[in-house]
Amino acid sequence: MSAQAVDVDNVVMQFGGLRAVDGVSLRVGVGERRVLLGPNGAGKTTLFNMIGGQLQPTSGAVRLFGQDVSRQNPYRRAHDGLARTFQITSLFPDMTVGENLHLAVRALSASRFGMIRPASQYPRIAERVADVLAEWRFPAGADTLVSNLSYGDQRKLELAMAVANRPRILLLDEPTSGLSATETESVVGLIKGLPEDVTVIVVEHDMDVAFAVADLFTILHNGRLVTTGTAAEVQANEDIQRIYFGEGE
Ligand SMILES: Nc1ncnc2c1ncn2[C@@H]1O[C@H](COP(=O)(O)OP(=O)(O)OP(=O)(O)O)[C@@H](O)[C@H]1O
Repeated sequence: MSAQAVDVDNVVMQFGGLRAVDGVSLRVGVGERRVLLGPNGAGKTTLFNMIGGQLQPTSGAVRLFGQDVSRQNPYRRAHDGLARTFQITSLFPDMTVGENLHLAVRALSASRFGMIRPASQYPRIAERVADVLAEWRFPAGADTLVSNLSYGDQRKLELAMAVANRPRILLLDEPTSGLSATETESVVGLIKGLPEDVTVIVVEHDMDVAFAVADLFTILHNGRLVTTGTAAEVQANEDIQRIYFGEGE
């Protein structure tokens, strides 16, 4: 009974004439922390979208805890314990911190219990929201409008919303992009503080962040998986240095 948390089996994503992901296989064990690395356009977000259900692979399969979910929609996968954050902020700016959290918790509760729910079930949602607020501490307070939060606190709120339903698998797409050094440090601390049994896959460009949050690194390039290795292996591999570190900066 050693099903992987995430088992991506030879997936292909074809966009017209472009093969954005080209036969990638990836296995991530329960409780593992994995970072996906690769230059812009490597296919990292497309791969995330196939794991999360925003895209269905052209071919190949995605299994979560041994179950083939390739044709399941994102809501079904969320219900089964998968949560994710996006590169671009996905909060409701005109609502408060507490209201955003409430919606995140309620969305999944609704799919669990049906859309029409007796009012008596709402206190359970409110309790969970209160717990998350206490745990994650938003100094500006639960009643602050999201549009008045710093960018760093907005990213933190997204993370809190993703974690609020106690996911078993968490996909984080560039969680520190656009953050200051202090904010980045804080998000790294939050990721490292997640419960040990939560499987976390992170797309990250910042190598310091990558090395801080994971033990294993998978490198993608031109839609293909180049290799998976430890920090030392990644740093010592000349192909990876050329592909990844040779670009940008
Ligand atoms: N919906 C789409 N339709 C057509 N092409 C797409 C679509 N989504 C992504 N692509 C293309 O697929 C390729 C891989 O994109 P993807 O966003 O997965 O890369 P990435 O590694 O996440 O890059 P970045 O680090 O810039 O976010 C790119 O060439 C991109 O332009």
